[in-house]
Amino acid sequence: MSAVLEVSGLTKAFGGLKVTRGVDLSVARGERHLLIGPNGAGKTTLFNLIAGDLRADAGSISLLGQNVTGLTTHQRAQQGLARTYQILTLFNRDTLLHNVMLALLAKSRLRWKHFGVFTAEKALKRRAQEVLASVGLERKGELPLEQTSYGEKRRLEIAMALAQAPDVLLLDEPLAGLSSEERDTILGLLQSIPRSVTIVMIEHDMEVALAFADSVTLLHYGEVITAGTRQQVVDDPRTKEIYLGH
Ligand SMILES: Nc1ncnc2c1ncn2[C@@H]1O[C@H](COP(=O)(O)OP(=O)(O)OP(=O)(O)O)[C@@H](O)[C@H]1O
Repeated sequence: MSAVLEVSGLTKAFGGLKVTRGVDLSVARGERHLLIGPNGAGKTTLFNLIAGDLRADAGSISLLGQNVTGLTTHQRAQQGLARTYQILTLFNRDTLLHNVMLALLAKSRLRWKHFGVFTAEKALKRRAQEVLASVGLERKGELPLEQTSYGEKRRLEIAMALAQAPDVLLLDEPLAGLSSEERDTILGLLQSIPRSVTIVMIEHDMEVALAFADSVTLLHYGEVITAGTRQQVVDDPRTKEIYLGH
């Protein structure tokens, strides 16, 4: 399998604090790759570097064989990278449907430019309804976002990322703060994502995360301590020492 995401020698410091130290990461097409590490290990920073929200001090990132290190977040998204952002950035009093329409519009304004205003709105609405239906929220489209549960918002975040038809999807703790029932729903949703989408996930719930992952990278103080198949990393004594049992 060829790597769809390749990170090489990535380095980042905030002032004197080195939070990413020569990180290498290679993720093959269709793989479910889990990123673990204690609090402050640099997992979210690594996501920010990969997505383009932060600039690396050194190293490179390639996506589908293209070097994207110098590209903006938006350009990387157009090259096939998606990540979930906190839904809080959306409009809380507005309906779910309208929020999804706005997000679709923001992501691909050009695509809708060819349509007349009326046709564009109809097409956008149809696409937004499909997005909602893909996560079982089709009946909630007319509800204001503020009246939906936390679990429903998380589902919506994932659906909106998937609506961009990404090649690589970055998920930052998709199960955090959910009830066990909501966890099952999200996990079912994640498991239903086709293998044409490669997933890199940060998750602290090891039981669930390990059931989902094919391969794992363990970070500690910004450095890769061990990486490999799920079994290799779980069996590595450094994983127990640094992470498991914490
Ligand atoms: N913008 C910033 N400016 C300064 N320091 C930062 C910044 N962002 C992160 N850090 C620091 O970088 C280190 C790594 O943080 P990061 O959030 O990437 O870790 P993490 O592994 O995602 O942690 P957690 O599991 O707690 O989310 C921490 O020490 C954090 O305080």
